[in-house]
Amino acid sequence: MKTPRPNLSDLAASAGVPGAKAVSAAPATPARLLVKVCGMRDEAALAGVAALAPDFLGFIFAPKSPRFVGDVLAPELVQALPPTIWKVGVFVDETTENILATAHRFGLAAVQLHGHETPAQCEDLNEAGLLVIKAFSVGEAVDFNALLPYVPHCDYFLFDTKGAAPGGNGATFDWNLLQSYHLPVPYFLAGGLGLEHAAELAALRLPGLAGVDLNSGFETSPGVKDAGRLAQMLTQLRPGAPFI
Ligand SMILES: O=C(O)c1ccccc1N[C@@H]1O[C@H](COP(=O)(O)O)[C@@H](O)[C@H]1O
Repeated sequence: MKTPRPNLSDLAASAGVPGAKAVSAAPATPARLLVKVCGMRDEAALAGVAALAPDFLGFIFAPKSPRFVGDVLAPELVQALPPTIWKVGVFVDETTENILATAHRFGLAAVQLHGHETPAQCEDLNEAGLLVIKAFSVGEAVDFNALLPYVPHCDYFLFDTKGAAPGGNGATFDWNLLQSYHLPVPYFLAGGLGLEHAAELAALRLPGLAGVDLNSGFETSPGVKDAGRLAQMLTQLRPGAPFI
């Protein structure tokens, strides 16, 4: 899943280095957006959501989250999910040692880092064989050049709405801010996405946009996903997909 990266002079140019020709290295939006369903915690819903064949399923290992997996889900249940689904552990300012131990225990192939993790930590986790998704909070403005040190060490970025909690705030941000994205790392759009956004998301074309992250907008209570509503969303995002 590693993305081919442009050379450093291209990156310098996109970062606005004087004398360098400005280019956008951002990949185009694919015809079919990747879908990540996050915050799985409820054993009863797990099989139903997995049957919808999301590309990624996220499990939150941040103790302060109402979606914290803790001891609620048996690691074996996560390990037994179809290998076609990327299993993602979501962490907030956790040590590399603890992340690796949790990834091993639950059979996670990917991590989503939702705190103040450094490029060096992303590198260590990537070198350990994990797919790395680094999340960034978006407020009223965004400086994509500040993300340059992360570029070589992340497979995806994820842009989420800035809020009181590190994630799962259930609020959208102004997606137009992503029009000026110029980096080579593809990203997930996150933050308050719900069924009401389905048509807009299906038609959305933004530089670098690779997928969407569905979380609190598809719950009956925190961590309890509504497989019916998710099925409706996926039907609109993936017209003609085999599961419907
Ligand atoms: O959902 C949580 O509780 C959470 C806690 C800590 C870090 C990340 C978390 N969720 C991620 O937040 C975004 C947006 O979620 P929402 O749609 O606004 O509910 C998403 O990427 C989740 O993976």
